[in-house]
Order: sequence, then structure tokens, then C-alpha cells
Amino acid sequence: MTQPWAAPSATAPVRATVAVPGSKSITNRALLLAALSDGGGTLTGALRSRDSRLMIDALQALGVPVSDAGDGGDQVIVAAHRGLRGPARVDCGLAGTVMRFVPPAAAIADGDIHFDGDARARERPMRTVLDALRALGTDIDGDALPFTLHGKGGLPGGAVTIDASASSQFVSGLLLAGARYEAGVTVHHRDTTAGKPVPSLPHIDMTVRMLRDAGVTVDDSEPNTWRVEPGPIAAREWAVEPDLSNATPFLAAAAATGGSVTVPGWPENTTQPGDAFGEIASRMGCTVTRDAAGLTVHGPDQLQGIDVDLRDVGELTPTVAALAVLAHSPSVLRGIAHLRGHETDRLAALVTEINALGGGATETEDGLEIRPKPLHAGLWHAYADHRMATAGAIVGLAVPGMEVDDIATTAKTLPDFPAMWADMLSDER
Ligand SMILES: O=C(O)C1=C[C@@H](OP(=O)(O)O)[C@@H](O)[C@H](O)C1
Ligand SMILES: C=C(OP(=O)(O)O)C(=O)O
Repeated sequence: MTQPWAAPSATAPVRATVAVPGSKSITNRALLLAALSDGGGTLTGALRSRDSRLMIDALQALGVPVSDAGDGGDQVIVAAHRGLRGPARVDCGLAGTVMRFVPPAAAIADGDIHFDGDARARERPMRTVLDALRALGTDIDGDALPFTLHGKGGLPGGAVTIDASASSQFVSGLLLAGARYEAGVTVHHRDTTAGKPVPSLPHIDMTVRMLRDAGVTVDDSEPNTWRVEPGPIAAREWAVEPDLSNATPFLAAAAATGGSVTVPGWPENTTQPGDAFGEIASRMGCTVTRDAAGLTVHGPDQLQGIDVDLRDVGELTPTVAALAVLAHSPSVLRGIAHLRGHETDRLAALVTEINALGGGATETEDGLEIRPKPLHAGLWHAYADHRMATAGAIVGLAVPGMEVDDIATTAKTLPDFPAMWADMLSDER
């Protein structure tokens, strides 16, 4: 067990410009689409983190040549190859994008492909994807990690109806590989009970947009139904946007301290859910501006609470909850029951950690209620969850003496987080 990390408190309003690395979601989709394209592909601005490494390792295990020149904006190159092949072993770590996106692709390989991951990954919902792949013609032993897929070198594909209310990644994974199935794929979400829609819809829009960018025909004109036509996936260059969800802890530092933080390279038109943070921050009393320098959040003297539905942007919940803890009026975060299946049960984890510091958090059926209360120092647990760790860092800005037990878990998507946080706090801008 490593030493707890002393979360720095802010002695003055934070003023900084913070450039964040590439998007996890775009990087791992681009890697997979390049692997599914016989001609390969090139990524610029790709994220280098545990999750992207796991995706590269998975593709290499399936016979896809991937080379990474290293950090510093160099390219990641997926070379032309003759298709995916087994036998192979794939470590999914704790990456939803690996455990939900690679099996639908591996289904066109031949040979046995064994999947496993971290202890918590074995508890994350998988059955929907595996049942869908069975319905489309794959043989799989198991209903969760670990499982073995018996590849037959191709898949009939066709139409499948699933309940995707636990994760949008169930839909995205099938769509990303669907063009390589003989009949393509049609995925229909069955709204089993009223009020159980698909969460994180912008992430499905990201999938659809990237498939179209690769020349694949996708019909998403009907709600809850997505149709991918069979056909080739074009080899192309992918320019990866900065990770806007990972930008939010830094922007939140401005919101929490009455400071001002700019994230450069904020895309004008994006499917990333992090784009919604600007509106959330302004509803909490911040002033948000966008110009050639990027997106800037200016924090208010007093942060206000917020009543907000985060179903589409669940990834932002730990950041928004951390700000709600520091606000002067109560907050209600709704539409996020599916967060119980994320890296940890994020609703339970947030309530436990906030209340352990003296805060006033309650779990509801589909989210959290957070009331302002004076906080005291303590040890914030990250539960192997990168966003729980960064939420602890945000709260720590306002609570001198606070510690985070495992800041290294931010390596899942942002390996340099502790140094970036320290740099932000020492920025003289
Ligand atoms: O497709 C993606 O890249 C993601 C989809 C979302 O998953 P859920 O729909 O399971 O929330 C999001 O929370 C996750 O971080 C990344
Ligand atoms: C839910 C998340 O990750 P994953 O891709 O592992 O599902 C997340 O990053 O907030």
C-alpha cells in the first residue's frame, strides 16, 4: 500500500492554464476502429494511460500490430494487417471500454479468446453484451469476467434487442464491430420498465460519428435503435480531442476557490460529455467563457448548489458532487443509478467519503442529495476509481489536512494527475 497523498489546500484563488491529454473514449474507439480496418490507422494526440495501454495490449494479443513512438504528441500507428486472430488472452483491467468494446470485435477472430480483469471488473455488468453476441452467433462460456469466447473467424450478425439501461457501452461495443459482421448489426434498446433509458447517449453519438468518419453507414434516426450496415471500415488519421471529463477537476478548482482556470484546445463541436461542464458550472454561479485561449471557468465568491440530471453525462458526477459539497446551498444529482456499476459503486462511495468528513450526503434511488455542512480533515478513499481520487483532490482544496489514500489510481486515464495538480496550484498566471 502506498502512502496517502496529502491533498494540497488552496491558500489563494487558483489561477492557471492547464492542458489536458487526449480523450480516453476517443482514443480507445480510434484504436479499435483502426484495428478493424484492414488498412490500419494513425492517431495523433492519443491518450497514454492504463486504459489506452490495455486497449493496445488487447489488440496486439489479437494479432494487430500497434506501435507507439511514446509521449509528447507522437503518433500511435496501427499497421495494416490481415485481420484479428486468436487464440489470445485479454486483460481488461478495470476499463469499461476494453471489456465492452473488444469482445464484439474479437467475435470475428478465430480461436479461443479468454478475457479477465481486475477483481472489481468481475463485478461490472457484462451479461448484456455476452448474451447479445450469443444471439448474433458467437459461442461464449460465462456471463461476466472471466469468460472465453470461441471465435469462428466471422459472425452472421443481424438484429438484437438488449436492455442497455446499465451502460451505453453495451450499444457502442456492438456498433463499433457491427460493420464487420456478415449482415451488419441492428441494436434495439428495450425500455423494459418506463424510466429506464440508455445512459450516456453522447457517448453513443461519439460512436456513431466516428463510424461515419470511417465511411460506415449508420442509421440512428429512430430513438433507441441503431443500424450499422456491413462493409469496410476506412483506414484514416484520427485527431484525438483533449479529454474534457478529465479537464473538469481542474476547472472545478477555479469554481471552488473563486479563481480562474483555462483549458486550451476546447473543441468547438464535440460529442464528449465533458462539454456540458461549462453549463453546470455556470448554474453553480461561475462565469464561463470560450475564446481562442480555450474554455475558462471563473469561480464565484460563493458557489451555489444545483439540481441537475446527469444521466447523459454521468462521468462528471464525482466532480459535480465534490463541488456540491463546497457549495452554500443544497444540491440534487439525478438520473445516475447506473453509476453503481462503474469503477466502484460511485453513489455509495461518494456518500461514505463525503459524510466521513462531516458532510451531508444521502443516496437516493437514482442519485445523490448533498447539503452544505462544515467539513473536517480526514482520509478520502478512492476505491481504485480515478474520478473518486480527483473528487478528493477538489474537496481537499477547501479542507486543510485532507489526504487521498490512492492518488495513483488516476493513472487509469490521467497518469500525470498529481504533478498536473501541483503545477496548477503553483501557476503564477
Ligand atoms: O463509451 C464510453 O467511452 C463511455 C461511456 C460511459 O459509460 P456508461 O454508459 O457505462 O456510463 C462513460 O461513463 C464511460 O466513462 C465512457
Ligand atoms: C465509467 C468510467 O469508465 P469506464 O470506461 O471504465 O466505464 C469513467 O471513466 O468514468
